[in-house]
Amino acid sequence: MFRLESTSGDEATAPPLSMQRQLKEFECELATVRLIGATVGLIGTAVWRAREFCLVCFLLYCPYCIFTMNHSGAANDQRPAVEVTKDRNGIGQVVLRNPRGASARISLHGGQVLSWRTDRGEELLFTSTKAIFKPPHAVRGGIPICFPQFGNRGSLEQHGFARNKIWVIDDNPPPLHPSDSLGKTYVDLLLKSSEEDLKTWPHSFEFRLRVSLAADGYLTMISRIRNINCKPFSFSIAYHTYFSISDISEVRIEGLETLDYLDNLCQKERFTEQGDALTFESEVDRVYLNSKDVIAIFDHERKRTFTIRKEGLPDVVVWNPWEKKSKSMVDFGDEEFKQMLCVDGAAIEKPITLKPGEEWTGRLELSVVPSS
Ligand SMILES: O=P(O)(O)OC[C@H]1O[C@@H](O)[C@H](O)[C@@H](O)[C@@H]1O
Repeated sequence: MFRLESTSGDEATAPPLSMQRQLKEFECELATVRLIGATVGLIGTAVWRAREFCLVCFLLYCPYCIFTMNHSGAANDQRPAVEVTKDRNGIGQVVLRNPRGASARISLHGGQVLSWRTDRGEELLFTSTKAIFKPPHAVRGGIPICFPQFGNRGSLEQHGFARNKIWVIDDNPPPLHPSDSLGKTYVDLLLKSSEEDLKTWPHSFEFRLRVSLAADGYLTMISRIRNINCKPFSFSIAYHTYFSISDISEVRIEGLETLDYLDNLCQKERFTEQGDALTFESEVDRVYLNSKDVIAIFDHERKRTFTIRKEGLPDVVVWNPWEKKSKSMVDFGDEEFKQMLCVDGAAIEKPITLKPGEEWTGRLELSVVPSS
């Protein structure tokens, strides 16, 4: 404590100089102490507030994390929506992820979709455990693209060459309708005829493929094929989709009733489908003609239904190799015919003809819903 001491009555009203100095020094010290006190106080308050803020954030964020972890495999998933990687053979792959955690993986080999998963991580496409991942073999599974020929209906290799070629990512494709991009994760691929292709199929083309994954997990494939030559050409196309199913004896297809089909097991003879829905008890290899644009595959055991919506693709291929043929395929397990069913949106019976400069567009949309 500072005490004011006086030596005389006069001096009491006018403090001596030394005292005035002391007073000034005291005031200075007091100001410094106040300043330090205020600074410490401010820092303390800031730290306290920050602690409170962190606590509030933590309390709000925790339930959010738990909620999103339960409803989406993508919680805290910082991976990009479109990721370009390489497979073990050095071939480019594109992984698409939607915000809820559904995904699709597309190989540049064949422009082939190899995987399509729900937001719960369930794989919806079949791939054989014996699949060969080395080009030029197309992988046994996923969605190989048959182009420009389907099967052996022409002079080219089985199902055409597109599934065996290395496609490129098309960074600057001609625009599609905005609804094909909005809210979707997608990649554009391109295949052009090579010198080698021109020897067997002398037609210059550009095949643009967009594969997209919507917010609801729908997988869409849009093909645009353009004739960039000076003479017309014709082609066939099929999205050879290997659906993953619980058991072939537990599934049925609806939407093909009463349609005519060409039976590949009877020299492509034409028959008419009689049953209400298509079920399976032996090998099936058919091309259904002029089908509706929506067909469904019901999987009773797995309690889910695939829906196939298509545009520009009048035909539907249905294929299951069953027991005997399975054993003859090197890249397919003997019993795997039970877990797969190929149902392809296709244009086969009437090949598509493009004049010079013309472009054809075909679209396939796949979705899956739980069913009873
Ligand atoms: O063994 P690949 O060439 O992939 O073809 C598989 C099957 O594909 C189907 O679409 C054909 O109709 C079948 O005849 C063929 O066996």
